[in-house]
Amino acid sequence: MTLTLALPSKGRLKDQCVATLAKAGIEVRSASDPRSYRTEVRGADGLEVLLLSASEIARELRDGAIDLGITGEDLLRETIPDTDRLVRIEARLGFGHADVVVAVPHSWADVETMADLGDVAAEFRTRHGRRLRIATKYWRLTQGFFTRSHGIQSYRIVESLGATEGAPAAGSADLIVDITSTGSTLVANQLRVLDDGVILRSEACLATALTRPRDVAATAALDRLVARFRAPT
Ligand SMILES: Nc1ncnc2c1ncn2[C@@H]1O[C@H](COP(=O)(O)OP(=O)(O)OP(=O)(O)O)[C@@H](O)[C@H]1O
Ligand SMILES: O=P(O)(O)OC[C@H]1O[C@H](OP(=O)(O)OP(=O)(O)O)[C@H](O)[C@@H]1O
Repeated sequence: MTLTLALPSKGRLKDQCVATLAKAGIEVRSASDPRSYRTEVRGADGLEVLLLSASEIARELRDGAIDLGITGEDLLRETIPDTDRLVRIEARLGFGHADVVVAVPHSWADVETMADLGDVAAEFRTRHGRRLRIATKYWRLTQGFFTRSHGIQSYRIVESLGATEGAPAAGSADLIVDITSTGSTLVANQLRVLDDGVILRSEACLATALTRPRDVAATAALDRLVARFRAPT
C-alpha cells in the first residue's frame, strides 16, 4: 500500500516543508540529480513523496490524484471550489505566511473600507464610462469577497499572472487583490490595504484529499501519518 504526499518543488516553501517532514521523522532527499522531481524517503513505510509546483498540489488534491499535500491555504481556497468538501486541512504548519488583501492606490484618500470601495464601484461607470477593474490571480477569492461578503456587484477582474502590484500604475487596473507578507511590494508601488481588506490569512497547510479512494488499511495509515504532523497537546 502506498500513500502519496506532494511538496512544493522549489521556492520559498520547499525547504521548510522538508524541515517539517524531518521533525515528523520523515527524511526526504531529492534524487541525486538536483533537477529531478523524484525523491528518496526514509522513516515512513509506503510513503511516496512527489515534488510539484505549489498550485499544482492544490489541483492534484482537488482531483484526488494524491493523498496528501503541503501548500498555501490561499492556493487551496483559490483552486478548489467548495474547498472543505474536497480537502481537509489537517495541520497549519507555521510558515509560508501571506495575507491575500485588497489594496488601492495611496491617492484614493477617501477609500478606507470595503463599504467606501462599494460606493466607488457603484458610481464608477457613471463617472468613468467603465466598471472598476481589479487586477488579480485570485479571481475566485476576489469574487467571493466582493460579491458574496460585501455585496459589490459592479467590477471587472483583469487577470494578472505576475507583477500585479504594478497594474494600477501601468493603467491596466484600478486596484489589486494579491498576497503580501512584509508589505514592502505594496509600499514600493504606492498601494494601501483597506482597513477591512484582508480576504484570507494564509500559511502552509498539510491537506488530505477527501475524494481519493482508499481502503481501510490506507485510511488507517493516512491517519497515523497525519498524526505525526500534529503538535502534541
Ligand atoms: N512573499 C510571498 N510571496 C509569494 N508567495 C508567498 C509569500 N509568502 C508565502 N507565500 C506562499 O507561497 C505559496 C506560493 O509558493 P511559490 O512561490 O513556491 O509558488 P509559485 O511559484 O507562486 O507557484 P507555482 O509554481 O505553483 O505557480 C503561496 O501559497 C503563497 O501564499
Ligand atoms: O509583501 P512582500 O514581502 O513584498 O511580498 C509580496 C510579494 O511577493 C510575491 O512576489 P514574488 O516576486 O516574491 O513572487 P511571485 O513570483 O510569486 O510573485 C508576491 O506576489 C508579492 O508581489
